[in-house]
Amino acid sequence: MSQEHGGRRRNEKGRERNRSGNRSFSSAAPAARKRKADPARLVAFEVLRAVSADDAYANLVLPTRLRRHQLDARDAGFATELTYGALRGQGLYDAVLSRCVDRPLKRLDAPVLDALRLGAHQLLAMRVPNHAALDETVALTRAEIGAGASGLVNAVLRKVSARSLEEWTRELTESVTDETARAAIAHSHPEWIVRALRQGLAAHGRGVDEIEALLAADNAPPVVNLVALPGLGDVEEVLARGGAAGTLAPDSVLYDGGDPSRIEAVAAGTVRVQDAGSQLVARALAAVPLVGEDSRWLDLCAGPGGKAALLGALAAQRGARLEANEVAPHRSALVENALAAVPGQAWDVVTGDGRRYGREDAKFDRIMLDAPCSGLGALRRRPESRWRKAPGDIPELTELQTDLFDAAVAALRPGGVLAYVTCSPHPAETTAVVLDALSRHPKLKALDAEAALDAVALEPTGSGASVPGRRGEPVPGARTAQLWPHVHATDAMFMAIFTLEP
Ligand SMILES: C[S@@+](CC[C@H](N)C(=O)[O-])C[C@H]1O[C@@H](n2cnc3c(N)ncnc32)[C@H](O)[C@@H]1O
Repeated sequence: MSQEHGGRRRNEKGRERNRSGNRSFSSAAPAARKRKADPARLVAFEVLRAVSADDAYANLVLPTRLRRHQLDARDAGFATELTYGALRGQGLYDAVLSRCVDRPLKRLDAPVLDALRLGAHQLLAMRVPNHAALDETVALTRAEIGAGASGLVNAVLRKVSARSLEEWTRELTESVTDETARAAIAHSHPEWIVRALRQGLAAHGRGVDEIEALLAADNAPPVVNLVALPGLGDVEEVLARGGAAGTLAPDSVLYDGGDPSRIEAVAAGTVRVQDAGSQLVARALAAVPLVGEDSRWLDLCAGPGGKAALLGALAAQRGARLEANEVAPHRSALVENALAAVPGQAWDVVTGDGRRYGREDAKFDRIMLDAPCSGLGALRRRPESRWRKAPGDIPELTELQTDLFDAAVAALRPGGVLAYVTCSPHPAETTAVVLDALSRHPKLKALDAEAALDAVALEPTGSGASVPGRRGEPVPGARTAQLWPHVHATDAMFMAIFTLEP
C-alpha cells in the first residue's frame, strides 16, 4: 500500500516509490520549481542543523521536531530514515560531495552542506526517484537558505546523481591501498574507529575479517527492542500490535510499528525500550548464584536508568533493594523516571560521584558498573556520535573506568558479585581495564561472564574470550563476554563478572 503525498507516493515505511524507475529530472528551471519545503525533509534538515550547529543529539531532537510538524507515521518514518541515514553516511557523502563541489567543503556555508548531505542520501541510498530527491532538496534549500544557494545545490546534486552509490564507492576507493582507510570510506566511519573495532574483534576472540560486516551493521537502522519488566509488564500488547518475540533476551519484543510511546504499557513504564544486549547483562548480573545475603544491590553509574529499571524490577521480586547512583543530576532524574513503575520499597536513587563508594561501611551483594565509555558499540543507535568522538577521549575514560572499578571493588562484600560493563568493544576500555583491575586487586576473581550471559539468554551467544593470567595463559573458568551488532543484532556490549575472595 502506498500513499499520495504532495505529488509523491510514500509506502507504509515512508519510502517514496520510483514507479518508472528512471533517473529523470524536472524540466523546470530551478527558479520556476516549487518553493515550499516538504515537511518530512524540513524535519530532517532542522535536525541536521541542530546536530551540526548546536552539538545536539539527533535521537533527542528528532522526536520533538516530528511532533512540532505533526508528521503522520509514514512521513515520520521517511524523516527518520533520511535524518539518521544522512548522519551515518556523512563521511561517505562528504567524500562524494568533495568530487562534485569546486571548493573545499569546509568553505561551504554549514546549512548548504547539510542540505547537500540530505540530497546525497536520498539520491544514493533511499528509494526516492532522482527527480524528487533533486527538486525537493532544491525547494528545501530555497525556502530555508535562499535562492542563491539553491542553484549551487541543484548543480552539485545533479553531479552526485550521475553515479550510483556502488559506482561512487568504487571510484573513491579504487586507488586506496590501505585496508583501514578503504573500509573507513566505504562504510562511512572515521579511520581510528575502524582500527579500534578491528582490534576489538581480535581482542574478543573473533576474526578481523568480520570488520566489514560489523561496519555494515553499524549503518543499518536498528529494530526497536522492548522488554517487559519482570513481574510488572507484559509483552502481549506489543505482540498484538505486530511485534515479534525477541530470540535472544527473555520477555523481549522487536517492534517496528512506529513510535513505541503510543503503546500503553510503554507509556506506563512497565514495558521499556532497551537494547537486547543491555537487557542480557542486567539479567546476567542478577542471575549469578550467590552464597549468603542477597539484598543490597548497587548500580554505580545508573543514568539514564535502562539497566536500573530491569535490576529494580528483579530486586523487587526477590525482596532486595537497588541503590541507583548517578553523578549528573539531570540524569538521576531520568533514573527516577525509569524506575517509576517499580515498587518504591525496591529502589533508591542517589546523586553523586561513584568514586566515593567503598569509603564508608556500606557493602553490596551485587554491583553493576556500567561504566561511562566511548560508546563505540552503540554507533547504530547514535548516528552522529562517530563524528564527534576522538581517539584522545579514550585515556580520560579509561582513567575514570579504573577509578570507578576500584570504588566498586571497595564497595563489594566478600563473596558478592560485580559486573563491569561497557557499551564499547575497545580493548583499552574492556580487556585492559579488566587485566589492570585483576593485577591491582589480588582478591578479585574473574568468573565466567559468557556462561552468566548464556544462563539468561534464549540461545547461546558464543560471545566469550578467555581472561589471561599473569603469565599470559588463560585462567581456567574466567571468561569475558562481548556481544556484536553483526552477530547478535545488539549493541557491542562487553561484560566481565567478578567475585571477591574473603
Ligand atoms: C554508560 S552510562 C550508564 C547507562 C545506564 N546503566 C543505563 O543502562 O541506562 C554511564 C553513566 O555514568 C555516569 N557517570 C559518569 N561519571 C560518573 C561518576 N564519576 N560517578 C557516577 N556516574 C558517573 C554518566 O553520567 C552516565 O549516565
